[in-house]
Amino acid sequence: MSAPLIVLVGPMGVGKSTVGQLLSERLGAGYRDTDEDIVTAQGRTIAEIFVDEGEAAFRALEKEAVRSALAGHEGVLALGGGAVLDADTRALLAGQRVVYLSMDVEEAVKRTGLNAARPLLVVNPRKQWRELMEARRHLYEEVATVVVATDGRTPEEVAEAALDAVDRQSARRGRLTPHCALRDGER
Ligand SMILES: Nc1ncnc2c1ncn2[C@@H]1O[C@H](COP(=O)(O)OP(=O)(O)O)[C@@H](O)[C@H]1O
Ligand SMILES: O=C(O)C1=C[C@@H](OP(=O)(O)O)[C@@H](O)[C@H](O)C1
Ligand SMILES: [Mg+2]
Repeated sequence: MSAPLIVLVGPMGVGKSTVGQLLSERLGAGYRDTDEDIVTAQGRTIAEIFVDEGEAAFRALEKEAVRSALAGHEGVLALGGGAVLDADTRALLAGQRVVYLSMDVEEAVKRTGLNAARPLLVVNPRKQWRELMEARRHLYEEVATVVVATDGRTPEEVAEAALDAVDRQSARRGRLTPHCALRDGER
């Protein structure tokens, strides 16, 4: 069974989609984003799905989108920030190369702002983001094989740091991947 080269997890606005695309270019590999898969399949935006059917329905779609992408995608895979809430998804992530992109709350507010595309942050982004992180931080840490801090780093610098971290980890485990001569924060 195929598996992604790298799976990106972390909170909304940390840069999973941005950095994921950069990583795929750097690695010469494909890029996939489960939020995009859901929007394409549904023909609706994430915000519309939340409004039409509620968060639980979105989570069910997300769970299936992640399962399918983990089974069939060999490049870089960015997950939505809440994908790790699902225990089955976390179990599927075990054994994968999972990079947790982290940031502090002030950086999060700068990056996401009052952004209607992220329905979970529309009312009071700072407070909502803090609460989400309190509930989720341990889940990101649970599934991650490396953690890369993104504060004060450009997306290019984050991508470079992620490659360095994954590379070091792979070398330590004696299984370097060919064209990703994979080279902060491993666990
Ligand atoms: N390292 C970074 N520094 C500054 N802004 C960033 C960085 N990474 C991403 N961004 C910006 O933050 C916003 C959210 O990025 P995105 O990749 O959509 O995050 P996610 O997929 O994790 O929600 C975008 O406007 C993006 O351009
Ligand atoms: O953290 C979350 O619960 C969500 C994160 C979003 O993806 P990004 O993390 O890519 O913004 C998107 O899946 C949805 O708005 C819910
Ligand atoms: Mg995203």
